[in-house]
Amino acid sequence: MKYVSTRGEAPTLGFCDALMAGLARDGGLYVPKHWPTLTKKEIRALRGKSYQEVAFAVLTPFVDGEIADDKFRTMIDEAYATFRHPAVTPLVQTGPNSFVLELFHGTTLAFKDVAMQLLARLMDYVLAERGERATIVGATSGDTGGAAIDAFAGRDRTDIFILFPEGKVSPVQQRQMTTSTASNVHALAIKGNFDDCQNLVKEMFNDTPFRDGVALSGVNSINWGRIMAQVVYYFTTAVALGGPDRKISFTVPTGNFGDIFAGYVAKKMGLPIDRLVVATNDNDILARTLKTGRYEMRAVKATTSPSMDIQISSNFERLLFEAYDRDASKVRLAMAGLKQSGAFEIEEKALKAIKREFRAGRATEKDVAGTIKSVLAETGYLLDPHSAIGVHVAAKNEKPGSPMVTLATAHPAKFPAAVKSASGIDPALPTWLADLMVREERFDILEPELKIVETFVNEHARIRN
Ligand SMILES: Cc1ncc(COP(=O)(O)O)c(C=O)c1O
Ligand SMILES: N[C@@H](CCOP(=O)(O)O)C(=O)O
Repeated sequence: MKYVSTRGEAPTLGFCDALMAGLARDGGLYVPKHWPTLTKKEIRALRGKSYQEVAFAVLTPFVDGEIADDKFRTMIDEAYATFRHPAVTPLVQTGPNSFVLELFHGTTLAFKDVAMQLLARLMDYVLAERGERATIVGATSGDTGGAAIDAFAGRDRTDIFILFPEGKVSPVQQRQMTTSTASNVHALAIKGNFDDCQNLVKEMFNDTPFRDGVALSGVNSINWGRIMAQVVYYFTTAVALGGPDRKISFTVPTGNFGDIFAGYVAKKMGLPIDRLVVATNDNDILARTLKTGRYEMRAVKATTSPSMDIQISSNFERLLFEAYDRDASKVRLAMAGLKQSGAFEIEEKALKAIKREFRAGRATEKDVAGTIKSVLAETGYLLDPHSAIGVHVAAKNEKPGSPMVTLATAHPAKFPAAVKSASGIDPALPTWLADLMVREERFDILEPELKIVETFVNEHARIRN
């Protein structure tokens, strides 16, 4: 399996190189050259298998023999042994045809752990094989950062630098990033918003001397390895609900478009998915784009679902590439428009292709609080604000007789203030995080300027080529 850039001007790479590259050298995102497929018979054979077994079956075509099967199996087993639920991502029924897929049983209580625990092991393995080290940078609106720090802490082949927007993440999220005692971890509070952090990360990748000088790698969902690992739970869920002999719909709380793009990949691989529904908060750029065909940035609004306070939705580029039948020149044009004027138009044919695959809806702050309250009253189930967005939008997109699964992307205890205000319940952190709020914090505050961040990374990274 080879990987190509969405902008068509970077070298085509194999799995391990695409994994270590993070962002392609032309600023694009890597995607597989073709989608591997599983037959209905092969999908049916996944029924009753463990999460780990399904992961191996679904992910092997992407790795394509670049890592020996036994080594890859061990990585999968170790990654998912960190989860506190035997099913890894359990499914909870909340209505006759409504389900919540709990993706928050990992160490940092968000869906990011699912991919990050595997990604860290894959990267470590590749670096060890090659006798190399890497400098990892990541931007976070709250959850990616904690998950990445947890997964990479103490690994001596990597130094990790996580950029988070100062004052714009929840106190629990902040402490998951700032209380690590590992010397290879650097939490950086950036005076800006998530989009500023993400732009800085992309600019570091586009600065070739810097990129090569510190052997830069990335762990955001711009890295194909992140998307790939998230494809697995669409398969485990669908087969648990009667797939592939029945179509399942999914609603996904969406920000950077990584999680829902993984659903699209599952569909491309042959999983019968009915509706794929994008659920946004007040930062509804994706819902507006699907309606109007114009991707147009607006000022970011702070909401009770801070992890989704995003305007530049990185993985939408992967979808554009698909919708334009993989014509990279059209993607380059759109991305140049975005850079220049903060907007681009999607051609009619491509928009139609996108609308055939996706629906979208938005939840206001009032909807979020109302959903947390009503779901608790009706079912006894406590949602976090991000998952509540999904449940609110899912309800408007359900089809009678057809299962609708909402991805529950975070544990309510990560956002106690919003959850308490909506439900009256103060959700407790699990025992392993019980002392989180009294642990000592360690982080640096930086201006959102490329040179300042690069200087910091250069001074602290233990690699210099
Ligand atoms: C809790 C939570 N829900 C949803 C999202 C959105 O996921 P994606 O960026 O993959 O669209 C994020 C962050 O991205 C998140 O942290
Ligand atoms: N919501 C994310 C934003 C970054 O998304 P990623 O999936 O591209 O890493 C976060 O919590 O940091």
